[in-house]
Amino acid sequence: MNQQKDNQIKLQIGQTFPLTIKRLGINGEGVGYFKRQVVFVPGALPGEEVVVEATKVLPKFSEGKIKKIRKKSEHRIAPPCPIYEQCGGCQLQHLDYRQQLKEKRDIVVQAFERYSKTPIEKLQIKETIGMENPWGYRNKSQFQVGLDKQKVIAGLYGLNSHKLIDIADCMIQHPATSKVTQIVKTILQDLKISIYNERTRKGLIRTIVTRVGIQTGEVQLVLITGAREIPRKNVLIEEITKRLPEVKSIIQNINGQKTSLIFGEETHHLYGNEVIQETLGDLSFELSARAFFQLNPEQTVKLYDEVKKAANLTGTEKIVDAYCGVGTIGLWLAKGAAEIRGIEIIPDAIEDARKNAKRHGFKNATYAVGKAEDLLPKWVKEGWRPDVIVVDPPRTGCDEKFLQTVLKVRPKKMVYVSCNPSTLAKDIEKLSKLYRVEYVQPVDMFPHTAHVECISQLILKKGN
Ligand SMILES: C[S@@+](CC[C@H](N)C(=O)[O-])C[C@H]1O[C@@H](n2cnc3c(N)ncnc32)[C@H](O)[C@@H]1O
Repeated sequence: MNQQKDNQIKLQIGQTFPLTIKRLGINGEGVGYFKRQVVFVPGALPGEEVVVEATKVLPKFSEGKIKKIRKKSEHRIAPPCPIYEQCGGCQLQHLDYRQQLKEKRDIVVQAFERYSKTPIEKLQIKETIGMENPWGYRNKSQFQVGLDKQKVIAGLYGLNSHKLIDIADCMIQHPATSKVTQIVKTILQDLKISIYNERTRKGLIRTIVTRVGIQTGEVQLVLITGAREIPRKNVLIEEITKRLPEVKSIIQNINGQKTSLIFGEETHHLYGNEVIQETLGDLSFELSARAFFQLNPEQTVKLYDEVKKAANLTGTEKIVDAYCGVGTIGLWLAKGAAEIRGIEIIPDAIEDARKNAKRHGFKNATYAVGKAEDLLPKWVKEGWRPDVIVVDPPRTGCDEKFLQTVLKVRPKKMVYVSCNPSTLAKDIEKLSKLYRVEYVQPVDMFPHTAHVECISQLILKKGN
């Protein structure tokens, strides 16, 4: 009987129905409920009344596309980017920026409501820290290269499709990255250098990766190729450096695999320096091609200042900087701490971190290559105990073994930096038997996208 009732209310693909949008989902889509079934509608905004056509119907949720907006949100604006609708890069350009910041806070609130048993009013989720000018902020672009009627194009794959969209001037990219990509594209065309074809797995140039040190103006260009040999390599390098004097480093990375991963295992240095320089606040950093570095330097300074505030150091603390990348967070804290130990799985990043610490004369900062979940327990076993643990894990959050070690070691304080509110809320829930959440501070590292970064200060509960 119930089964029959369920079947009756089930949506059908192609069915149109009215929907009131209640909130934004984690991917920036509008979320509404049709007969108690959750429906995700890209492009719809909270408060809007829309007519939706069902495009996907699954047991736990459905997806739909907007057929008509019956009541528009007062925060809906015309997206400034001309290719916003085709390109999958941004999700929120149709929402005014002030409201984006409010909705991002709401995404964090929803994650904690879903995964944490602590009442939301006890968590103190602060207002999102935004940007004064939320455009041109990205210091790195990774554009796939393809051919469109014999013309070299470079950009991103379209929304829910495998059609490469040629992007001439991305509005969230720093102009230096766009300029380099455009000119490299022209040079590849002029020199008739072959372009990798995903289907046949033939051809050479696969991806153009460009990273700019926004403060220093130095650019690193990485050409991802499907094979090792670059015909007319010297002419190519000469053309690039003649037309783009800001390119201080050219690297080749080889990726001949059938994969969606951009980088392959083999990297060769082709021209100039192996690294570029960038500064954040009064610290300077050397960045190698494979090393993770935050993509929005202006907001990174605000993020790291918030980490410093949350760590609230006295100068005597031993600190773990887990998932440390090139060591930026630890170095931000090093002046005010007794000892910093960084952990990171990418060896090149650790090499950069060591050089960065040395250049700044921080003798109290050391770095180890390995998994945070292996090294922290090892150090604890050896008798070393941190006072503060800072974590900044990938989207998947911290490993269970790592969290269990934290609960065993019981540092007085933890600062959790997260790019995924869901895994942040889940991990904090696991830590909450010993830790109290003082506050959660969202920071907008990626305006116009659905991403939101958070810093959370966790304090060891009394009596533990
Ligand atoms: C979000 S980034 C943070 C980097 C750095 N804290 C920063 O602000 O630039 C996450 C880093 O964790 C590293 N990583 C991923 N899994 C890891 C693990 N199990 N143990 C240690 N590092 C890991 C990645 O290579 C990446 O550099």
